[in-house]
Amino acid sequence: MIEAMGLTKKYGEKTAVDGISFTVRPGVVTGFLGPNGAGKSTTMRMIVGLDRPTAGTVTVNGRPYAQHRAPLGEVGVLLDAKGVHPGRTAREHLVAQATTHGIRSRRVDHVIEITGLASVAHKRAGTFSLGMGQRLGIANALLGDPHTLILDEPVNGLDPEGVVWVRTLLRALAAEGRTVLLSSHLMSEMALTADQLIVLGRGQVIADAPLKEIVARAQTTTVRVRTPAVAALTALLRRPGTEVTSVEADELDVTGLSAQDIADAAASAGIALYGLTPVQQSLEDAYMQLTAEAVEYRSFAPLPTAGGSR
Ligand SMILES: Nc1ncnc2c1ncn2[C@@H]1O[C@H](COP(=O)(O)OP(=O)(O)OP(=O)(O)O)[C@@H](O)[C@H]1O
Repeated sequence: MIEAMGLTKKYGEKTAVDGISFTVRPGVVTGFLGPNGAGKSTTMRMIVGLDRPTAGTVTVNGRPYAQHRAPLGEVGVLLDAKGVHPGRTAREHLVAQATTHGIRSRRVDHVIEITGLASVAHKRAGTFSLGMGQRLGIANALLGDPHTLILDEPVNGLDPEGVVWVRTLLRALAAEGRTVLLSSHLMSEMALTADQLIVLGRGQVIADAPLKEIVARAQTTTVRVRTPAVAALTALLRRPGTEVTSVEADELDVTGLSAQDIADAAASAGIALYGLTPVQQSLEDAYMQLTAEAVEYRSFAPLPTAGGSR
C-alpha cells in the first residue's frame, strides 16, 4: 500500500506536485496517468526517496521508503531503465544489486529467466536495445520479490510480445496481492492492464477511480443508427438538445437520445431501422476529456501537408 498525504514538490518557482493525496491499494494494478510534466515521475521519485517532498508525506506499507530495513524486498522500482553501468553485463549488474541487498544469486538467475534475458545475460548493458534495457530494468525491480512495484513507462520500447508479457506479469503480481503502480502514455495498453487509475494534471489529482468508472463517466449517449431513410430520420430527430451527424450514406450518429427513444420515434413515423448501436468510448477518449484543461505542452502548428515547404 502506498499512501500520499498533501504531497508537494517545488523546484524553485515551479510547483511540480501540488499537495496531492492518494492511496495505491494492494491486489490491483493502479495506472498513473497524466500529460507530460503533470508530476508523475516526480511523485514516483518521492515515493522511493529519490526526491524529498517540499511538504506532505508518502509511505510504503506504513513507512517512508528509506526506513524499510530491506527496501528491495519491499518495493521494486523501474524509473530509468538507462540507469545501468554500460560496461557491466546484465548478470553482473543484477548480481551487484543482489549482493548489496543480501539476495541470493539463485534469484538473479530466476529474474533473468522470467524477463527473457537468458540469451543476453552475459552481454554488456551498454549494447542493449531500448527493449532489452527495459527488460533488465524490470528484472532489477523484481529482484527482491517485492510486495510493491513502481514502474515508470515499463513497456516503452518493448516489442508486442514484450508488451503482452509485461501486462500478464503485472496482472499476475497484483492477483497475488501485491501493490502495482504503473505509469504509461499508451492508453490502449493501460485499458488492458489497470483496474484503478490516478490521473494527474498540473501537479494535482484530477481523477482517482476504477478505470471502468472513468470510462463510463465520460460516456456521452451517442447511438449509431443504420436506416435506408437517412434524410427523413434526420428531420424527425433534429430538435433542441439532440445532435444528428451523418457517418455513411445509410448511417447516422445521434447524441442526446437513447436507443429506445430513437426506435420509438422511428416506429411511430414508419421509418425502418437496420441497426441501433450505442457508441462505446475508449479510455483514450475519457482521458482526453479529463485532461483537456491540464495539457501544458500542446502543438498548435498546422500538420504538414503534401507539397508543403520543407
Ligand atoms: N529536477 C527538476 N528541476 C526543475 N524542474 C523539474 C525537475 N524535475 C521535474 N521538473 C518539472 O516538474 C514538472 C513535473 O515533471 P515530471 O517529470 O514529474 O512530469 P511527468 O508527469 O513525469 O511528465 P512526463 O510524462 O513527461 O514524464 C515539469 O514541469 C518538470 O519540468
